[in-house]
Amino acid sequence: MHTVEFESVSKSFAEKDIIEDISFSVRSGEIFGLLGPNGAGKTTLIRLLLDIIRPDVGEIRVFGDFLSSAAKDRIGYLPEERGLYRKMKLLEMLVYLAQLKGMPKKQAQLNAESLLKSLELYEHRNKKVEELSKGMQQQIQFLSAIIHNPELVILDEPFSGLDPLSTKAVKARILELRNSGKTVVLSTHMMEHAQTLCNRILMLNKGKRVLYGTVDEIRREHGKNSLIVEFVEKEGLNAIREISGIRKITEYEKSVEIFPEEGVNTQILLKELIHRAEILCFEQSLPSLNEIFIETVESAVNE
Ligand SMILES: Nc1ncnc2c1ncn2[C@@H]1O[C@H](COP(=O)(O)OP(=O)(O)OP(=O)(O)O)[C@@H](O)[C@H]1O
Repeated sequence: MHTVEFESVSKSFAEKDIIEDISFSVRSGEIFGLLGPNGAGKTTLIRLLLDIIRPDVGEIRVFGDFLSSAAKDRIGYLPEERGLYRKMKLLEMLVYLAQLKGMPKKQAQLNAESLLKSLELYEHRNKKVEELSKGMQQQIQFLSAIIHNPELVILDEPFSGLDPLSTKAVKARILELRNSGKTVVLSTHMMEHAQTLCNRILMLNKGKRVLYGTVDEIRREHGKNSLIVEFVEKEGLNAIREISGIRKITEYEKSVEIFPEEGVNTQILLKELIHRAEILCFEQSLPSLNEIFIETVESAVNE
């Protein structure tokens, strides 16, 4: 089941193409990352998804249909430009926001209390928003997006302005959302968060789709496809020479990096090695999402 589907969507502003022929889908119950450098079009894509702006070309379906106003209540949105009711008290404001989205007051009250406790903000519940630190306001903004228990949660840069502890707490809540069956769309510059949180990602550059798929697939595809092996005994090295399909070997002090020939699977090489020598540890060398991001965006600049 797909919660969001974009089919060949394009959008331009003042005759400048901002989103170009973008297709992707977000599966129900996954955390989906929208990644890309500044100005790539991530926020524009989110605004299209939420029907704040309309595409010039293409089709967008949310919950399997065009987004109706009733369906909008099933969505929680943390916008990039933040805004809270600064004079309202925390608990009061969260209850009010949940009621606006159709949640009964009693349930809204229970939800708000439990969410405030989960981010250790409960003791501040009767403070006005403006009396809180910037980081706390950020967290409250996050809670405002999920207070009405939405099925689809859209978070535009949820970690900006958060210290490492608050980041960890918000990350844990995002994982809980997924574990309870919600769908999350997350736009972020922070690749290490995308790598640990997201099931699948779409990477945009200048409005175009440059990467799309599961984080694991993308990392494997961009890997050098090498295997780092440490043998129990140095003689283990001799085992490598008995195996075919190896293009290059680089010896380090304690380990060797083995580069297979084109089309040879590192897993097969590993099986062959295990038959011939005792292996202390091995590691398939994979690039981080951050390295892939930089490489992909830089190679597009040089094109
Ligand atoms: N309403 C608008 N009118 C004209 N241009 C716009 C409008 N909205 C966005 N743009 C342009 O579209 C491009 C993409 O902007 P967008 O905010 O979607 O990028 P982003 O990937 O979210 O960037 P960032 O990471 O910096 O927030 C930018 O060049 C921006 O100037």
